[in-house]
Amino acid sequence: MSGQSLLAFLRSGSFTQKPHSEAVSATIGALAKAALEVRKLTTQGALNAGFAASRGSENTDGDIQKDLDVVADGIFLQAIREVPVALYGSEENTGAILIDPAKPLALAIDPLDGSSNIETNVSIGTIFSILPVTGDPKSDPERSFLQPGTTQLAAGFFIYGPQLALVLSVGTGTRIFIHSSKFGDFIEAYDSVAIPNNASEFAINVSNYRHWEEPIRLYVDDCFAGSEGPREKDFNMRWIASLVADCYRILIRGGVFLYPADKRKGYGSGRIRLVYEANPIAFLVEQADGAATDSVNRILDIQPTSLHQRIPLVFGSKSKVERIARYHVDPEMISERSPLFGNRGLFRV
Ligand SMILES: O=P(O)(O)OC[C@H]1O[C@](O)(COP(=O)(O)O)[C@@H](O)[C@@H]1O
Ligand SMILES: [Mg+2]
Ligand SMILES: [Mg+2]
Repeated sequence: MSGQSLLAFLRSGSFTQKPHSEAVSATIGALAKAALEVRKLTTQGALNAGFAASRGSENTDGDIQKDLDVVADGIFLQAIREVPVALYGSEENTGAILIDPAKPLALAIDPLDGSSNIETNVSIGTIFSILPVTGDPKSDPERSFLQPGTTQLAAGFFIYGPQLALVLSVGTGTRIFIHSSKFGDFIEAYDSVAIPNNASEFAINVSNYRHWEEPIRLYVDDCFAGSEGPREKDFNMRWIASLVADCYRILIRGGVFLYPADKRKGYGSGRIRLVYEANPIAFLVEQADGAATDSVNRILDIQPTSLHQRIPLVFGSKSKVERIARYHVDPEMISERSPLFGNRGLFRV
């Protein structure tokens, strides 16, 4: 822990040598100010009239919009009008919004992640990805968002939890800044997050079990079987249904998150959006020694085809993410869980 402020970090040598560093720095600063405003609204909870209410309207993905989804979107859009951002691509708007074609950056954002949890007082957040503008932002505003995640200049999320924290990477490790009311700023609490490899927690919405493909079922079956199965150890399960909260836990404690494709209508590519959810999370996780895939392929290498594209997402401790990929591609993984490994199997005696 270095204890430096966010501002000091954004001005430090490890950051200023990056491309567009001044513009990226100003953008992160503006997002941090806006997050403080959103934080104020989230702390009011049900005291905030209309706050948890559903608007009855749907966003681009068919999710019911909550009042706070839309209010948060407005706060972030307003905040970045003051900084060098040309394009704003948000979960809450159909297309990319052109702000100023002369500016160098494109901001992809999930203004409020986990919003189905608002009224239950569970941690929610804001996920963002900062990309360089490509092509002509006037004639093709979406193009800048259709770059693989490897091109991200910075990525992060704010989490409105017991602590207000910013998890941030500019490509030199993953850092966590916690907002200190004493100092009136975000202060670095972890300067180099490293996801532990030996955790025994997995996070998945098991209510979808019957809709999953075989490899995911087998992986979860093996976790359920615990010390009596091929893994020969017991596992613990967590599912917060708030990507930022599940990700924060994995960054600190290790484990794995899965939102796979499933057979429900509209879930053929899972639920998580590639451009403003999976890509920034994958960037943070890789920079913290973890891995992130679409079950098999590296998320950051995937070529997006649309702003709101969904993608299956698996991320966390590297060895676990690799293991899940093997359940998809390696027939030996299936034989490994044969009855030979069961209670009375050869390998248990
Ligand atoms: O309700 P489900 O299907 O378990 O999905 C939960 C997932 O959906 C999300 O809430 C999607 O994000 P939004 O709230 O921004 O739509 C993730 O945060 C979370 O991991
Ligand atoms: Mg989300
Ligand atoms: Mg959202």
